[in-house]
Amino acid sequence: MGTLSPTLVLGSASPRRAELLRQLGANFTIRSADIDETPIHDELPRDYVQRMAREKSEALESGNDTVLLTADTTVVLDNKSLGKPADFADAQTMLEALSGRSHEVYTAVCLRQETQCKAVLVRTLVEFGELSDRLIKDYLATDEPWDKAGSYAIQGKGGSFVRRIDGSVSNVIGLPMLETRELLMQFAIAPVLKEPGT
Ligand SMILES: Cc1cn([C@H]2C[C@H](O)[C@@H](COP(=O)(O)OP(=O)(O)OP(=O)(O)O)O2)c(=O)[nH]c1=O
Repeated sequence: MGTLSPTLVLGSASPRRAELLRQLGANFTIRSADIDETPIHDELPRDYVQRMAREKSEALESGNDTVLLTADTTVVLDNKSLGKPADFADAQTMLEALSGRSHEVYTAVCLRQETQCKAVLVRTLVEFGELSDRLIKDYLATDEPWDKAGSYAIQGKGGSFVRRIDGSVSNVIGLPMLETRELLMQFAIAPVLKEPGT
């Protein structure tokens, strides 16, 4: 095709999202948006992540030749969002609550080219085995829990907490790869299929 693809910009400070987008074979630059991530009273977690992905997008400029990708991930237990832990006690409380139970992980992805916006919401169901007090204590001594929703990293040692998973693993890490590839293609960005020089 002779037409030029728009430039992709990842609007995220998350190194995991950058890595997943790289794995898709996409060329992109990175910018990050700093927004107020406070939930609205009684806001459902699935509405919250979608609003966050959209507001991250609105906080950044996107010209006609630019496609901006933003996302937000949250862990949901008993209809409540577990975001990043504020401190040690918060992370401990989250891991104790997740122990031996199933939870959901939602990631909303938003792609925007000027005023044209497309978004997806992806849900993954994750079941944890029992986490002993000792295991939680040892895990809190690692650097994994701190900037992760729900205080664990499925891509790291936290992967050993998972008994069962139903859905996309990359969605839990912060960017659902299949749905992101499909969205990119709707904006004429076809990273995986692109031949060198085309
Ligand atoms: C549950 C889980 C979350 N996470 C990460 C994904 C997200 O980066 C983070 C949730 O925080 P987010 O607020 O979604 O993203 P972020 O603050 O890291 O980046 P930005 O807002 O700039 O886009 O938790 C993992 O890496 N592994 C996991 O297993």
